[in-house]
Amino acid sequence: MIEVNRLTKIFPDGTRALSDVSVTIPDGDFVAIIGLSGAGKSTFLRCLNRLVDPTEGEVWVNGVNVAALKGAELRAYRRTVGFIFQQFNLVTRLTVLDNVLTGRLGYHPTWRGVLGLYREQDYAIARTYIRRVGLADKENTRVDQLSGGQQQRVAIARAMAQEPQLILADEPMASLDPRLSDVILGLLKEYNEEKGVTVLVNIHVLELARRYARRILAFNKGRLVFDGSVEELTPERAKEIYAGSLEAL
Ligand SMILES: Nc1ncnc2c1ncn2[C@@H]1O[C@H](COP(=O)(O)OP(=O)(O)OP(=O)(O)O)[C@@H](O)[C@H]1O
Repeated sequence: MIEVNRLTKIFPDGTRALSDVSVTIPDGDFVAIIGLSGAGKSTFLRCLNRLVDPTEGEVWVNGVNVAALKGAELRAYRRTVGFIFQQFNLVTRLTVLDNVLTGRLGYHPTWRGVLGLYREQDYAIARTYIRRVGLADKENTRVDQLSGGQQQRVAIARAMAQEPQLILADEPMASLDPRLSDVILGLLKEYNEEKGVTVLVNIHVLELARRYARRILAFNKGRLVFDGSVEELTPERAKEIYAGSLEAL
């Protein structure tokens, strides 16, 4: 379970990205986070795995006080959270298999990872997820030879190979052809349903959020302005969330 209590983030330049956000997310949920550009969606996700340090408030994930973690404990926690970035964040000169294997690093002492000494079991797990995202024939291809959509699928396989307790995806379709959105969200949804792993995904296209999520959180100027089921997000509520921008609707 994720419990966020009165989370506030003020960046050093004074920008208030999150204001007093409190929310509880039960295990196994598939949550879409929506809102205009600059609303705080990315900052919220990043506070959950401490890519951003909260200014105030608490973030609890399965009983761990994430905001208080330091050093080795923080690194250990991060390994249990799969994070999927808009820009993939892969090592592009390495192969698909090598990238997905890095998802297994958290299960070994650092020296084994540095030397690339993975176990048979790691290879089996990595290959399972490479197959799952439909890239079995590209296993030994360097990532820089792949299309954007394929690269994002590698990033998803890497996150799954972590066998995480939580997957956070920050606009994973934003730099891809819109037609690929269904592929990316479909993979995350399928994984969520099969493994029961909680998935939080930032989606700026409302229609996609409605189609895939069970629950929707909406941010506006750093505040959580909606928290409810897809059915509860009526057109009137959506208009309030996107006030001033019809483009998103
Ligand atoms: N490192 C930073 N330093 C200062 N301000 C920041 C930093 N990162 C984000 N911000 C600001 O915090 C606010 C929230 O940004 P955030 O990226 O969380 O929004 P978002 O809803 O994810 O928007 P987008 O979809 O455009 O990424 C914005 O005003 C943004 O400019």
